[in-house]
Amino acid sequence: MEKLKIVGNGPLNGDITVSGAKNAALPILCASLLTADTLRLTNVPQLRDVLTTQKLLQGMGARVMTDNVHEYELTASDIHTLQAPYELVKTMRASILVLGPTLARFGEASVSLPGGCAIGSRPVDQHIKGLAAMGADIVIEHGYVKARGKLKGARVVMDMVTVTGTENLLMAATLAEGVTILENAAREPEVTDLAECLVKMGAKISGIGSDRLVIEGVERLHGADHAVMPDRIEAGTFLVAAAVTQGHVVLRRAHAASMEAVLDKLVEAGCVVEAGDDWISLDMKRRPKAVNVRTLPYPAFPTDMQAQFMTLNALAEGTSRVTETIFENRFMHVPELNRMGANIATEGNTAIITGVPRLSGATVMATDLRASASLVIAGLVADGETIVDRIYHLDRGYEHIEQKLAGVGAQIERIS
Ligand SMILES: CC(=O)N[C@H]1[C@@H](OP(=O)(O)OP(=O)(O)OC[C@H]2O[C@@H](n3ccc(=O)[nH]c3=O)[C@H](O)[C@@H]2O)O[C@H](CO)[C@@H](O)[C@@H]1O
Ligand SMILES: C=C(OP(=O)(O)O)C(=O)O
Repeated sequence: MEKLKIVGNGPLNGDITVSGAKNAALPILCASLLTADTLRLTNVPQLRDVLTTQKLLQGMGARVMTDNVHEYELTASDIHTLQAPYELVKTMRASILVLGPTLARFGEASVSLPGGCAIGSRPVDQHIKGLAAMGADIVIEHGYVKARGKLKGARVVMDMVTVTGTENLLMAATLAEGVTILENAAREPEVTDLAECLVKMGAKISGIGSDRLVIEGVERLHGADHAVMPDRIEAGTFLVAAAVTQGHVVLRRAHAASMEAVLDKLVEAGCVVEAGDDWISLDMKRRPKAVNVRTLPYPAFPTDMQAQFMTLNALAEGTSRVTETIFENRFMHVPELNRMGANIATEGNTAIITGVPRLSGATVMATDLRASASLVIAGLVADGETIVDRIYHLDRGYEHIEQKLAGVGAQIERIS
């Protein structure tokens, strides 16, 4: 099983190019199911989850061409199966995103229930509630969500903000008969990126970027060309790495407007942050100041940056509180950071962090995608060598992370 070997090597300095956003690419790849025409995508990140989605779509009969690893052409003209199997779905929760488009276009869909994952149970009741409100007959049997019926527009009030729940219903509504209103919709930039791609495909959507999406169903959608937005979480991860190593990095193809809450927290920690239309620079010449963090839906601080800021606070001057309000089990990086000398205590969904001046390298285990990132960041500043095990978690959401970090001075390599 592959590991990362990291040796603390001082400040990061240089430019990093940010890849396309995993959480935009995945729903947009699934949107190809909504038409028999070709959807042409650029800036698709080279990730395990993208490969898994590609296999899922190909297993359904879609033709997927990727001459260049970042460019995809998807044509769902010969779909022969309306089922998403467990062996793929269990490795990637976003597989649930084939449910809405498949049901909307073909009147039938069967998707394995993803099951829980490291960070929580992650139910899909809101996806089901919304599709049922749109007229689908839905049964859950043998671990599958089986849906059938011609969808009709409906008003759906989501019980909580759900990103993929909003995306599933948004895609389904584009081909439903009549008007659908999604209240309490997720406002994450990745939802907006999906909506903008759907509009290019002929969908009629208003309220994009707000928590109230209004979709007027159309007969059919057509092909389009779309560039996936930059990954704000990958960008934030690299900025935290630069901050804790007291370095200076410039992120290229980064979109500051989609990550204001994160940038504000980095400034509060003592970083000098500047940004243009497609770049962000961070300069840090001191030990970070401790910052309190509370994860909430966009535009507030994103849960996908919580683990990375736990590492920043572990090394900061002062004591801080990190409260995780989105997922019930997203502190699995804490015991691993404490094994490296951090001083973090958890009480329910809140962690109390007392910053320490140094961490010591250790062999640590990745448990989920962003926990892995927090351990890599810790290894960049720890004394001695850190081995991060089970990095298949990391490869789900970071494209060539060791190459990008080595390119700005990190001593990091992939070993078996
Ligand atoms: C592929 C993708 O885009 N993944 C992101 C997406 O995950 P995902 O869409 O799975 O997360 P949700 O936004 O749906 O989850 C938010 C909260 O709502 C709960 N919930 C959700 C749906 C539902 O039907 N019932 C329910 O109770 C979840 O358990 C969780 O507590 O948003 C999360 C929150 O921003 C991010 O951390 C993930 O990176
Ligand atoms: C939780 C995440 O992704 P997923 O929903 O694909 O597990 C993430 O990107 O941090």
